[in-house]
Amino acid sequence: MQQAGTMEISVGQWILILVLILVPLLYEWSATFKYLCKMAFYNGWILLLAVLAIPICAVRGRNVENMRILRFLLLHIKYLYGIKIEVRGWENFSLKEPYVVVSNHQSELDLLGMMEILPNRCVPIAKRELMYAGTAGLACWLAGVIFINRKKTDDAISVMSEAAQTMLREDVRVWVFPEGTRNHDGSMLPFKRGAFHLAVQAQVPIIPIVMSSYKDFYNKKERRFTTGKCMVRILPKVETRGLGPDEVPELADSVRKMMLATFLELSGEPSQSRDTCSQ
Ligand SMILES: CCCCCCCCCCCCCCC(=O)SCCNC(=O)CCNC(=O)[C@H](O)C(C)(C)COP(=O)(O)OP(=O)(O)OC[C@H]1O[C@@H](n2cnc3c(N)ncnc32)[C@H](O)[C@@H]1OP(=O)(O)O
Ligand SMILES: CCCCCCCC/C=C\CCCCCCCC(=O)OC[C@@H](O)COP(=O)(O)O
Repeated sequence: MQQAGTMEISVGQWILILVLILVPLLYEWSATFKYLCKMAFYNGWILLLAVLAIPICAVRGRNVENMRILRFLLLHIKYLYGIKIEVRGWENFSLKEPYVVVSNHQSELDLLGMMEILPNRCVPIAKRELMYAGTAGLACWLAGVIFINRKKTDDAISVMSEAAQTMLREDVRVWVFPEGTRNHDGSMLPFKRGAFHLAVQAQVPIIPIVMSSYKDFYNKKERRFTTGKCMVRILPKVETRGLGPDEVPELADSVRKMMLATFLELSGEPSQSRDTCSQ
């Protein structure tokens, strides 16, 4: 029986106390644990923000204008992680017409740079799996994100051809990661050609975007994630008017060359090194 004036602590409470002591200690001592916590919070926070976004976006239904709401809700995340984003080349976004944005893809952190500069009425092309990422998937769907099935090339191509018509009909811009997957190795993968076919089919310009390497503050393999700075460059538009499907490979190669040179320059790498592409 509990005596007056004494207080018994249950097993559950002991566990809670231990967790409250151990977690901050581990967080300080182990870079890996810190990395895992930061990434878990990143995803969890986005899933939670999406809960907020869904009812607001649902008022309009599936609509590209909802992308502004997602952008607004996500813009503060860089402050939570102490990531400074420096953007140059805003003037290159001053086009009234639709265009295709192509950018390098290093990690899910690209979302921060993307939201920093996302133009109005601009939707990303995303892998279909993202649609099933719980609340984030639904928020993306409501914001008009274009989902493609990477396992079915024909399906992906027909979705992108449809996107070419939508861009012109509904004055929409499309953001594509032409590497087609995240690339953690501090370079740029060979480009897939979908984005360039899209621009040529719609006869709209391409605006290349380059985000500098995250190597100083983020490395997935080393499980390192600290504060840091990312530079984002919006490059001048590349015209596609008059080009046909036969010119797509050359177009893709020349845009990649330009982006890789900018990436290496921004990331402080020697310009002739680190091209993993054998084109
Ligand atoms: C609070 C809010 C919470 C929410 C927060 C979240 C919001 C933001 C979401 C951000 C999402 C970001 C997600 C990023 C991704 O998911 S990246 C992965 C998906 N994207 C891509 O894959 C795009 C790049 N891929 C391509 O362009 C590919 O070419 C693709 C069209 C997908 C086809 O790929 P694949 O099957 O691998 O085939 P190939 O690339 O080898 O192509 C085969 C041949 O077809 C030709 N081709 C390609 N596209 C077309 C086309 N549109 N028309 C005609 N022909 C086409 C291609 O050139 C190949 O032929 P050749 O070899 O050139 O002869
Ligand atoms: C109930 C289900 C809960 C599922 C939880 C899923 C957790 C997802 C949580 C939040 C989503 C965060 C959105 C981040 C957007 C960044 C998208 C991204 O970077 O996708 C990767 C894709 O470009 C390429 O994929 P791969 O590198 O080929 O792979």
